[in-house]
Amino acid sequence: MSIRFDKDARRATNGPMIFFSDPSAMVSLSEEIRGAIESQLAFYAYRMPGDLMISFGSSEHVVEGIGERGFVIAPFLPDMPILTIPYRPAKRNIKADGFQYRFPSTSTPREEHAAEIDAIKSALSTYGTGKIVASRVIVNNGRIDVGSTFAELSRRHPNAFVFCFSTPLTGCWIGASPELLLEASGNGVKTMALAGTRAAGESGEWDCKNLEEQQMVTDFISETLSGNGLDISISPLYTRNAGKVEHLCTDISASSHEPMTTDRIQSILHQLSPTPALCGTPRDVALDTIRQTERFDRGCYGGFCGPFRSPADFSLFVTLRCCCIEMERFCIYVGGGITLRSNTEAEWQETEAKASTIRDALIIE
Ligand SMILES: C=C(O[C@@H]1C=C(C(=O)O)C=C[C@H]1O)C(=O)O
Repeated sequence: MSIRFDKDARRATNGPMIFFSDPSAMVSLSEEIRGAIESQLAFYAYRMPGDLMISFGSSEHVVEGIGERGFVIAPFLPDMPILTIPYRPAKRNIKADGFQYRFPSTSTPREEHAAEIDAIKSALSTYGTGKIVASRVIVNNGRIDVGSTFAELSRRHPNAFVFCFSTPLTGCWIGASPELLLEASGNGVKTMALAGTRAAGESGEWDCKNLEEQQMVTDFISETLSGNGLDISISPLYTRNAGKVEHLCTDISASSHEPMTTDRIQSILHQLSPTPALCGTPRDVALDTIRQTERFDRGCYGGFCGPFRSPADFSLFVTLRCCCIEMERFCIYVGGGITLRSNTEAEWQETEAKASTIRDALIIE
């Protein structure tokens, strides 16, 4: 499959190259991505939910932290550095210290996933409540056509944040995220508590397990934002489609009397990510359990990524429904919230359905 973009594709002087999905277009995103891979440049491409425009940029440099205009990438673990692929040529380059992402060697066996669920339940039984996200990896051989896969994800998931990024530190990731982590415009921010999963279009009420699980995410996000002096407002609970599955969701908006500074945003993000939608609550118990039971590195899965222009203008999404790509193989990451009410077989099926978001869109060369 080839993608054609607007012949007026342009590189802004201090921003990404923009492609429009116009059939008369002449420039191929695939070629840009291939060029960046061949030249060993860091690069990103993203398409905002509901949009037709694709932003692409590449850079020789990757800088540490949030603040500079660019594409932000944060790994799952909150103690790992956040990176930015800057829009403008950077003067410095981050050192590889602190990054040891290792591509998983094999898929998680089913018994290992079941054993993680048991370990989580026993960790949670001490509290009588809480949730922890068990994830697994699906490793496959094959050379992915990154540009065509990006176009296919965009076509299949018009309301998702479609992303692809690559740096020497993180490797190359691609996916279609249904989950906003934090978006700012002016002194206001928006986020969502997205959790609880069932097959898309299922009729009837949501069950107790899913409702409780989603409520834990809403509570955590609301408390985190309120604790940072923001006035929050929470939408009614609704069902949100994400391909073959649907989730429970509440939209949360928050405003601040004080201006949003980079330091303040950095601190909020550090407290927010990973939320219980990807990690769990209590968060320290969840992180410990995940570290002890998962025998692979989550890398960027469960972290966040997206464009950052200023502390009052950015859109960051949870990095999920994604895979990490190497030259001849790829690894899909997928997970689900485990509570004391979880059923092991149902949790496996849920991860299979979530994996289809990315699996069905992959175009192998
Ligand atoms: C963990 C994933 O998804 C998250 C977990 C969900 C759940 O447990 O029901 C639902 C949406 C996401 O917040 C994933 O897709 O890998």
